[in-house]
Amino acid sequence: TGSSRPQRILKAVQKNATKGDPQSVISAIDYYCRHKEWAMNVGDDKGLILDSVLTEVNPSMALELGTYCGYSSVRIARLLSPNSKLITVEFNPAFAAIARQIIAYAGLQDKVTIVEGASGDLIPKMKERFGLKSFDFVFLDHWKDRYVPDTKLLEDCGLLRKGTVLLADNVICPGAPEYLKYVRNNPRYESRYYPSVLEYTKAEDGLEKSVFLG
Ligand SMILES: Cc1cc(-c2n[nH]c(CCNC(=O)c3cc(-c4ccc(F)cc4)cc(O)c3O)n2)ccn1
Ligand SMILES: [Mg+2]
Repeated sequence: TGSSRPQRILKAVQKNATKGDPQSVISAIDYYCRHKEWAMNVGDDKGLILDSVLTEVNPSMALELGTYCGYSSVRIARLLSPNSKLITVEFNPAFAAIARQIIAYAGLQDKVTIVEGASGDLIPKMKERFGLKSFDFVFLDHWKDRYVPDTKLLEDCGLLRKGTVLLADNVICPGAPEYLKYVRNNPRYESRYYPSVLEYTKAEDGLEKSVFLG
C-alpha cells in the first residue's frame, strides 16, 4: 500500500530541511502543504499568531492537544526557554510516530513529550504522570467537540492556574461554536479573538485566546 500524508510530510522535511534547524522544518512543511498537498497543520498565517502569544506567555509548562505531524509542537518548542517543556497529546499512533520523527529532526526531542491516547483519558492522569502542578499555556488543536469538555476537565483537575492562557485553533473552521460560547460567557475567562485564515487557504478561521482568571 502507498504512503500516508504524514509520511509524505516527513519525507519532505528529510529532503528539504536542515537537521537541528526548527525554522527550516517549519518552512519545509509549510511549502509542501501549500504547494503539494494540504494538511491540517496550524500553518504559517495562524502560526505567527501562535508565536506571538507564546512569546508573550513564555510558559515553563505547555500542553498541546492534537499533535498531528508535530508542526505546532516544533513552533512551540523552538520558542520555549531552557528547562521549559511541552507535553503534546495525539490520538492516532501513526500520526504520533511521524510527529516524534519530525520533532527529533528539528532537534527538539528533549523539550517535547508526546503522549498517545484520548485527551479525556489522559488529562486526569497528567499531574501524577508528570509531577506537574499546572500548565502555563494550553494549545487546543484536537477534536473540536472536545474543546469544551476538556477545558472543564483541565479546570476540575486543577491543571489551570490564575493567568493560564488557553489558545484554541479552528474556532471558525471547522468551528468550535460551543467553545466560543463557553469561554466568552464565562466570568472565569478573559477572551480575545484573533482573525486569520484556515491553513494554506483563503477560508476564514481564527484563534481564540482565553486567560483563566482562577
Ligand atoms: C480526542 C483526542 C483527539 C486528539 C487529536 N489528535 N489529533 C487531532 C487532530 C484534530 N485536528 C483537526 O481535526 C483539524 C481539522 C481541520 C480541517 C479538516 C478538514 C477541513 F475541511 C477543514 C479543516 C483543520 C485543523 O486545523 C485541525 O486541527 N486530534 C488528541 C487527543 N484526544
Ligand atoms: Mg488545527
